[in-house]
Parts: sequence; C-alpha cells; structure tokens
Amino acid sequence: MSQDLTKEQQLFDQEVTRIENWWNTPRQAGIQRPWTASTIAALRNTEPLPCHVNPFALKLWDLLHEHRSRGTAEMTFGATDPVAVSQMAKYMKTVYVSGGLSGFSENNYPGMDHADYPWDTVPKVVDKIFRGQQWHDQRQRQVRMQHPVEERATMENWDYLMPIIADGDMGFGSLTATLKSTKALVESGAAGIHIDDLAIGMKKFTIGQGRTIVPTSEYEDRIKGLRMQLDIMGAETVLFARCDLDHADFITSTIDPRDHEYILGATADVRPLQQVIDEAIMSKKSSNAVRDEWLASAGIMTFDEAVEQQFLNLTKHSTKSVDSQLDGNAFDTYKSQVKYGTCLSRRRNLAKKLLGVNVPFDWELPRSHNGQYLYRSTVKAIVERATLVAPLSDVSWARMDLPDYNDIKAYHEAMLACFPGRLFAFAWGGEWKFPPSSGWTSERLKTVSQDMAKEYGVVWQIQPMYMIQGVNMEIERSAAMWVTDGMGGYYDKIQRRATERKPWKVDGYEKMSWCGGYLSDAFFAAIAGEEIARK
Ligand SMILES: C[C@](O)(C(=O)O)[C@H](CC(=O)O)C(=O)O
Repeated sequence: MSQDLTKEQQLFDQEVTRIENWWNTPRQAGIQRPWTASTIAALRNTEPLPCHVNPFALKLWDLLHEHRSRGTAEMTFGATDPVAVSQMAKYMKTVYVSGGLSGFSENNYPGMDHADYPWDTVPKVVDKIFRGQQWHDQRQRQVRMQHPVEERATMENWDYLMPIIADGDMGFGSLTATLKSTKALVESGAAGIHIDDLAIGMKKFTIGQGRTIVPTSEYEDRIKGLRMQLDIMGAETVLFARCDLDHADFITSTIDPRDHEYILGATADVRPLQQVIDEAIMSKKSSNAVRDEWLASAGIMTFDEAVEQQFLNLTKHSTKSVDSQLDGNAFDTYKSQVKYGTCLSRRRNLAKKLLGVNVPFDWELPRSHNGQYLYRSTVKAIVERATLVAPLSDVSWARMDLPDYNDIKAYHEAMLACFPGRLFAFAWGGEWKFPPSSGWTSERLKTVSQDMAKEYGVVWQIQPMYMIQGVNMEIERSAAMWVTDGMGGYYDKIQRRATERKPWKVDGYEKMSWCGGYLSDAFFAAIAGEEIARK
C-alpha cells in the first residue's frame, strides 16, 4: 500500500463527513450515540462495502411509521421456510425469523428454545429467506413481462421482498459475539434485529423458574454493541430493543446499583439455600420441596421491604425509650431519599441512620446453583431499562409471557409519557389462557391487537413460533387425505383446486410457475436468442 499520508487523512476526513451527514438523515437523526463519527470511521474499512439490506430496512422504517400515524399494526408471524414466506407475502408486509423456530426446525439437534443453537443459525435462515424472496420476485417479474401491459392488470403482483426482522437473542455471548452476529444478520438480509437482556446459556421458559436477566449495564452494552456495528456497516437496519425482565426470577450479578432495588435477599436467620439443597439431594429428598420450604422460611424480600418490615416491627413493639428515638416518618424519609440507582450499601447506611438498627438482609443466601441472584420483576423495572436504551434503539419491546393486561397498559403508558410517538413491538405467545384475573375479557381479546396499535403505537405484532401449529394441522390433514384417498384425493382436493383458482394466480399452480417453470423456460429461450419480454 502506498504511504500517501495526506491522502489517507483526506479520505478519512471525507468518511467522517459522510457518516455525519448520514446521521443527520430523517431515519438516523433521532438516535443519540455515545460515540463520534471519527470513532466509527476509524472502525470502518478503507472501502466500505455497500449495505444491500438498506432499501429493505428503510422500507421497514417507513412501514412502521405509516402504521404509527394511522394507529394500525403490521401483523406477522415467524417462518423459516421461503416457500411459506412466499405465501405470507399475500397478506403481510414483513416476516419474522424466530430463533426458537429456527432452533427447532433448522437445526440438526432440534430442541425447545433455550437459545442453545449455534450462533449463526438465525443468520443462515435469514439468508435463505432473503435469497428465496429475490428468486420469487424474479420469477414473478418474468411471468408478468411475458404478458402485454393490458393483461398484466389482471395478474397478481405480490411484493415478495418483505423486510425480514431477525431474532438476535441475547447477542450470543460477549460483546464481540454481539458484533459478529449483528454483522452476519445484516449481511444475510435482516432489515430489523431484536436483542434482549436475557443471560446467555440461561434462557429457560419451559419450567416454572428460570428466566435470568443480565445487569442493566450489560444490557445497555449489548444495545450499544448492536448499534455500533450497524454504524460501522452503514446499515439502516431497525434496532428493536427487547426487554425480557417481565417474569424474570434471577439476575446474574449485583454489579449494577440500578438493579439493587429489585434483588431479593433472606431476612431470616437461615443457611445458604444451595447448601440446603445439596444436602437434600445427598439424602435423596426432593430438591424442589426443600427449596420451597426454604423459600417459605427465609423471609425473602427486597431490601426496601426489609426496611419497611423493620420499621413496622420497631413501631409495633416499641418501648418508650425506642419510641422517643424513632421518627414516625422514618420509612417515608427513607423512601424519599433512595433514588433510581441508589446502591445497597447506601440504602443500608440510610436505614441504619433512620431506624437506629441494622436491617437484616442477605442476597447471597438465596443464590442459585449457577450463582444467580433472586430477582423481583416489576413494570417499573422494565420501564427503567427500556427508557435507558430507547435513545439508542428504534423500537421498544417488552417481552411478556402470560401477560397481565394491566402490565401491558402500565408499561406502554409510562414509556409514552417519556417518548411520545415511540414505536413498540409485541410478541403474542401460544397456549396462553388470558384469564380475567389478569385483566383479560373475551371482548378485549377480540380487538386487543388493533387497540394496542391505536392506543399505544404497538406497530409490529407477531406470533413468533406458534403459527406452526396451524401449519402442522394442514400437513396432518393432507397426510390423512393422501393415505386414505391416494391420487384421486390429491387430484380432487389439491391439484384441481389450486389450478382452477380464479383470478389466475401468478404464484402458481399452473405450469409449475410456483417452482420456477416459466423462469427456467425463459432462461433457455433468452440463451437461444428469443425476445422474452412483451409490451
Ligand atoms: C420470540 C422468540 O424469541 C422466538 O424465538 O421466537 C421467543 C418465542 C417464545 O419462546 O415464545 C421468545 O419470546 O423468547
């Protein structure tokens, strides 16, 4: 390489200006970055590759904003098969690539969604779908161009090039893994990516206890990592900041004071939970039963609750001498002095000063086998995390399992109070019961998607993996039919119905257009020198 230092600096400065100009475009202007354009320029290649996903990402961005201004939502579901996606294009404008579904259907070692599949599983599925979409688009265009203009008006014309939103899970490890998986997703064709605050290797939704989140600071770093990689690539990819704190039972560490308010400790004089469980296992007792017993006896609560309990005890059992020292408003004073991010030791000191005694509380005692700390999830904590990462992300998403409608409402209202006009995403689940005790009525359920779009701006709503139940039922039906009715059944129930569909479907079913029959013929004809387009 030549050593023209002036030229090198000039090119670098030009790149910095290009980045600054890009950050001033309407799509980028709302993002508040903690780094400068020159930092990003220094992390770019000397000749950055064009980002082929950008038209799709901008299409997604516009679509979400159109929905926001109309008060409607894009409804889609997770798919891993490009053929299925080609049919979805008739009704929806985006497609979701679910990690759970990919791990279950695109993996040689399938299993429940513990995000334990190889980190490049989702990028590979995105790549497959992206290429499939391009091919369907090419196939349709070629069929249409075979017909004169006036005939084309009666033909189908689908937009197969639906922006893909991909599951980035928890970034799959350290920050460098987050950067790599973001890069792979963007290169594969992801117009949107979501990333969450679950702990790597600890995603577990199958049994009662298990959801583990990382500290706030680690979540913030993941969002920063993803955004920084998008900046390095010059990618318009939409960043969905998902927060999985709802129903979380554990947090991996106490390092971030912003989480201290929600970490649970034992207030009774008990032995460490894990020690008790280990002994139970040795003596062939049920660890679950022992655990439940321990939890019931340990006085598990947050530190603030322990302070309140101590305050109530002191006031109830106060003697004259204690009474004279204890301010009757001590707990209110305590509450007014602890703020978001006040660490445990300051809370302890303050409580001691106001109550005159040490408040018993130990968050080490309930730690789990893997060292996680017990955690109490609240809507307030979700809002705090979502608020923190909102300026760096484009869409907020509170992941809620078996959600309480009142929580959904409280979360979105709190966020909108800080960020009016914010875009939100929401994932519905499978086999949820929607009980009235959680704010659900059959009336509400009927229109909840539309209502959430209109009232809160939840513009992207998905059924992430569970639509596969519908697909399974169709396959089951076809399998039963084929086995009992054979070719006669296929002819009558599938072939005839597909080919006789009116109006004529470009997608197919005639002359094998759905599997590219026309397109192959066109290749042969063009090579032979025939004109294949009609006017
Ligand atoms: C959206 C999700 O990430 C997925 O992989 O589809 C899962 C879905 C689920 O387990 O219900 C998730 O929400 O974590």
